[in-house]
Amino acid sequence: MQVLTTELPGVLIIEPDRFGDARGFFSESWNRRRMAGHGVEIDFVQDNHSLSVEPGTLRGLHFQTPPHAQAKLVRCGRGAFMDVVADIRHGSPTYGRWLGVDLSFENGRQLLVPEGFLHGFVTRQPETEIIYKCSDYYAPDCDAAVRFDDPDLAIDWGLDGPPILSDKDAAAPRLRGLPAYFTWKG
Ligand SMILES: Cc1cn([C@H]2C[C@H](O)[C@@H](COP(=O)(O)OP(=O)(O)O[C@H]3O[C@@H](C)C(=O)[C@@H](O)[C@H]3O)O2)c(=O)[nH]c1=O
Repeated sequence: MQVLTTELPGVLIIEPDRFGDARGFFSESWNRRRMAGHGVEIDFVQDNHSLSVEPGTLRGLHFQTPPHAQAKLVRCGRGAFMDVVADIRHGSPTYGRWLGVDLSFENGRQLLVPEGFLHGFVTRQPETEIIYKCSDYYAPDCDAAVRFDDPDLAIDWGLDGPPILSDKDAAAPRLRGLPAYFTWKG
């Protein structure tokens, strides 16, 4: 397993080993003890799985506010998508910066999204499945979003045309104007 740091402190790219044989492959998609050895000690409590039928489907940018903030460990079950995180930890040296990482069934990569980050993705292939672990339960009262095309974030989603969005995401507010839910702790 490879654990790669990124330019956003706390965001990690994880490349689990795949053991291939005549049947296909085997891979450990989460190993708490091994990740603790890389400084990641998270008690995940909920696993989510979603299917996006059309390429160009965009979900995000989402987060849950405290006291139900979530860290997430994201991977692709089928197809391919670009996973995006954006730092909204006030006082962070990388506040407002975003990162996009290609996750696919083929590359088997995972992205660790810490608390204090917006999260979203855009699918690149039809019938794309995303599977992710969450460190807190779904809390509808704490469910929050920022518009995917917020000019202050200026995320390059690599889209040719308008994405397919939920009504909720199409109406999401800009980052500026939101309370400072998260502060950088160094
Ligand atoms: C997120 C979530 C949704 N739901 C329900 C609420 C709603 O009826 C339906 C669809 O919800 P949404 O439209 O919010 O689903 P979706 O747009 O896929 O939301 C997800 O997007 C990605 C980017 C994330 O990071 C996730 O944390 C989550 O916010 O599922 C749950 O029951 N549990 C959950 O944990």
